Amino acid sequence: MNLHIENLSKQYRAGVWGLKDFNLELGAGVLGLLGPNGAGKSTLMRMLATITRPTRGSISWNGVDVVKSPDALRAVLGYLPQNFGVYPNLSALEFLEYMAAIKGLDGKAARRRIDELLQVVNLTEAARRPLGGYSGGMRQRVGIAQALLNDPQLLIVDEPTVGLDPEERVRFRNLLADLAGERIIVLSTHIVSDVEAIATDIVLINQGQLLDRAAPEDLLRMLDGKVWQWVVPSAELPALKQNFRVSGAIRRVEGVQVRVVSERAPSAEAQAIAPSLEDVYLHRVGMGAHS
Ligand SMILES: Nc1ncnc2c1ncn2[C@@H]1O[C@H](COP(=O)(O)OP(=O)(O)OP(=O)(O)O)[C@@H](O)[C@H]1O
Repeated sequence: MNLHIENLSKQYRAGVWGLKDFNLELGAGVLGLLGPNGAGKSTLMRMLATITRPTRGSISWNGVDVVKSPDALRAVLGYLPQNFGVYPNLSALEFLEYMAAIKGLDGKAARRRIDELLQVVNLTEAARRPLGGYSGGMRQRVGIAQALLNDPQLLIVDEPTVGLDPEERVRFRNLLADLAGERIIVLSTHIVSDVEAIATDIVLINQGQLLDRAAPEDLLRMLDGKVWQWVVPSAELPALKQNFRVSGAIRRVEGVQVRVVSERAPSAEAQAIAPSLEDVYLHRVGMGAHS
């Protein structure tokens, strides 16, 4: 199982690139695609899902050129797009039957698979209720169930936890973790804790380009000895933000407890602490200093 992406680029109009010269090689596992709004995550995923055509570059699936011959990949692809819409008057069961028909699954086999999937996503009891009355998390679980109908080898899920409350987010994350195994899962998000929990590999992406690709523990190692914490008077915070990359600030009775990413100790009182993936993200994507 191999997905090979080479110099992949998408230009929307003169000067506007959704993705530029992107290279990536993937085997089985969960890839967390992490980047801010507008980074190019959806553009990449839509090209992988064979919905958007690249401007240049190539994608190959087990050696087959996906742009020229998309069918080989489509047959083994599951895709949960961003803003996945549902039909409010259909029940989960009816919706999944409809999707199965579109995907060419036959009657009895389809029904067996749907029953199985409703259990996997824990919706068996709600299966006959109209989707309009479902919570956001339940809808996303229906979305993942439709993406799994054909037992895909490549499962693409675009920002699946947006708008979910913390409990639903954790539940959805656990579900994705359970689905890992002999398949490639590509999960995009701008929520660091989502990928921290389940990704075996992380790609940091910004402005259409790949910044880093590494296992979570290797990303953390990049900042070993470079994350500092201490308490400053509130009045000093704006100046500190001017001079350092502040990755966290928590109000305390005695002042503000700040977290700073810096090569050297930023203050005599600063203590080196263990880096978090959030520090790495803010450091690499460059949003920490003035946010
Ligand atoms: N259809 C389009 N036409 C023109 N520009 C587009 C189009 N789709 C995306 N873009 C631009 O391409 C860049 C990448 O967008 P993309 O949606 O891929 O990012 P993203 O990382 O998925 O962001 P988000 O988290 O907001 O969905 C952005 O600058 C965006 O404005």
